[in-house]
Amino acid sequence: MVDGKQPKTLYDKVFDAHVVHKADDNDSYLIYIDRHIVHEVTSPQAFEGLVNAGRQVRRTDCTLATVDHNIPTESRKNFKSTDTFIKERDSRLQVKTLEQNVKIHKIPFFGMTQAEQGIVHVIGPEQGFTLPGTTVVCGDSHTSTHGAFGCLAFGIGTSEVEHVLATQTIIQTKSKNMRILVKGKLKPGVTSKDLMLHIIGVIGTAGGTGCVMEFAGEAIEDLSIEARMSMCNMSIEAGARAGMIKPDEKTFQYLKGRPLAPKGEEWEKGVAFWKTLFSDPDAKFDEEVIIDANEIAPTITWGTSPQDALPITASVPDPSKVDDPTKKSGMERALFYMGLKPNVQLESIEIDKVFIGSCTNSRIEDLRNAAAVVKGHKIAPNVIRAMVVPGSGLVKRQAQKEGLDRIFEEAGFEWREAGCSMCLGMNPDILQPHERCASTSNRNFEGRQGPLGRTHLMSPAMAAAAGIKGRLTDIRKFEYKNGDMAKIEVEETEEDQVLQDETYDHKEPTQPPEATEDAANDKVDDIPVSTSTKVASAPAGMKPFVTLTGIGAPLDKANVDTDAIIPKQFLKTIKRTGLKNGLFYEWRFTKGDDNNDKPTDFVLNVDPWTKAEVLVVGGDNFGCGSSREHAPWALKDFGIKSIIAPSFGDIFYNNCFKNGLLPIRVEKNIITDTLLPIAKAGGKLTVDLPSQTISDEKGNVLVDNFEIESFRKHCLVNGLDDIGLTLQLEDYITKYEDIRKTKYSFWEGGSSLLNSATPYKEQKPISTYNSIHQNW
Ligand SMILES: CC(C)[C@H](C(=O)O)[C@@H](O)C(=O)O
Ligand code: SF4
Repeated sequence: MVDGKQPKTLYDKVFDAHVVHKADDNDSYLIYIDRHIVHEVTSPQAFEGLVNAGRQVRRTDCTLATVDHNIPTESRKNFKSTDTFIKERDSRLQVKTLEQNVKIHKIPFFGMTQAEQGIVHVIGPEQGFTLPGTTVVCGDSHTSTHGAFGCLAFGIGTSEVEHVLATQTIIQTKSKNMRILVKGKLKPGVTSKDLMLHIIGVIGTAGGTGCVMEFAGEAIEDLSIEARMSMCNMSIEAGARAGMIKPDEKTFQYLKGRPLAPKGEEWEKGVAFWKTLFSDPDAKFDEEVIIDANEIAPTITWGTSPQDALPITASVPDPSKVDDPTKKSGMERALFYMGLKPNVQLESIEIDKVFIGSCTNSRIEDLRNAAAVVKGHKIAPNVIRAMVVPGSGLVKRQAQKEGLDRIFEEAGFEWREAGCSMCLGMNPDILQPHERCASTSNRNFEGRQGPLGRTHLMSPAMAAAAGIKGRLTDIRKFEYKNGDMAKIEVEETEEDQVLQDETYDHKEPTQPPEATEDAANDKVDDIPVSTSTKVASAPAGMKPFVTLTGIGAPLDKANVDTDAIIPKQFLKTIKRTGLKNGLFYEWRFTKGDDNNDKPTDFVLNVDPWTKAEVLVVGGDNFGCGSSREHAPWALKDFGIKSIIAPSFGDIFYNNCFKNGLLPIRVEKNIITDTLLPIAKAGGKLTVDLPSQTISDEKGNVLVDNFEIESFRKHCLVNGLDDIGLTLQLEDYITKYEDIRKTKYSFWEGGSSLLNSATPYKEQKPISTYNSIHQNW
């Protein structure tokens, strides 16, 4: 007990500070959202829903938008307009849709002509928009990154983006508390990326399911803020709802003076509150994992899941030594996909490409670490391409001031513009089939960096070393030239701070860009900007879910990620429908000799399962990874209405309910022994939501009283739009906002501090842009 109060974890404290309303009859809370970051991929349908329902963005000052996933990373020196710069039509349409939406809704926005543009999870902290103790959401799974500041930060689906835009709140149930205690110190050459890959290797990609994961211990306290961001970033890869690290002096130092951080008395008031944000000594954690930092070597992945992590000194694992048949076949498939033979030394594996970038590792420290390795060397002759992609224009500019761009270019690396780049290949940066990449990104799923591309995840220093040696390399054996490592460490100078502040000089409001011919070709009129005042807003026509009798399709696989459910090329739509063919695309189709799609024998291509309405999944963690709501949209388009699995990725699980799909958690042995055999025989299953049962065709109850939160059940059975329900709680939201204005006044202001007169910045040609952008 602390002062007579129940001890709380960091998560409990931040959660409790944001409760707007708690219904008496269920487990759901309405919590307030302080920071909402928006990008072009997951927002179009949300804005469309908002407009169609005649609703408005409640707090533009709590919202910040940028473009990152679709944009090419080639030089913007000759940037004239979005129309001419983005060649690929669907990417262009998504970017232009966001440009249009921020203009209509007056949302602060960093476009491609601004140095502040960058990956959502890089720019939030960089601007000081991310502040300790805040709730931060974004339609993106790696929103967990912001937890490094002691925020409760998590990814949401597009329906929830709409919910936040309309109400500035979100409906949540309480997650479990998990602590990852990292004792001791990391050894030289071992970074936070190695530590995180090691942790995921130990607990697995479903290890954190249902939990908010706090990282604590000496090794975590020793980490820089940027290194802490890399850890929290990948907590989603460990299945957690969010990752958190308590704020400390390093956190305050990092944030002080950033453009959107509070100033003067508000700063002091904020720091006083932020210092209370730690887990009380007696706080109870539902789960705890203890990691010994001393034991960790530089770590890389060998397979197609982030949990396939091993020390660089190890060899490729051997499936013949594995007894569990599901594990064994998963390993065989991963080795086949990765083109690897068992028992080969990891260090002997040659690579084709290097990618240094992504929201995990594209910040200034990452680039410094990689540059220290590269300096004075040249990339190996077998390396076809090596690229460095800074996380934001400001990171790029800082790196250029330090001369890192020249170090990379002299070594044969390409120096690019900010964006997601080859992390997921929604833009021109992709791997060719069978190319092997040393990558600092966070996901090594099949096809992630390009169809049939092979990804090995690692730290920036290790990726740089792989580029120089032409093969996976133990950084501890790498020869740095001229002892340059230490010199690379450059503190941010006063001058940098001035430059950042200058960026926020108040400017005259700009006019919206003129439509060009190219824009007309894109049918910009299709962009949903209707001013209709219809009130119903159930996403994509949500129907009540009561009982369902349908064919069950068997899918006996674990860790089916949302990249596999709907690959990246289908994310470029601005609609919620039309995704049927994209469902499990890489598994359902192969290219025929004529280069047309040829159906494979994947279960959903074979009768009777072409008509399946229930998906019966044998393995854990279905729908892990990305927050793309396109996954339930595609399943729904195919005709699937309910998914049964032992466990689900958290965001996917949530997204299903928003679209009238019912995900049901059932014990693995019941699925394996009872449900999968029925599905394999082409039998039907009856899912009865009111009685929470699953039965066979004869009416035998196979699963009794499956678990479902009462609020979710209520909404599904009645086909209710939860935005409408939340808006009925308007009085509570207003009351919370009144309290927030005084109690948490240091969180007020938000993105409106950027430039209150200029919510939308025109995409001017670079050549005419003002002087502070001359470094492009
Ligand atoms: C596009 C977005 C939905 C997705 C995510 O949620 O993670 C992307 O950022 C990714 O990394 O796959
Ligand atoms: S994981 Fe990759 S694609 Fe997703 S936000 Fe980060 S950089 Fe962008």
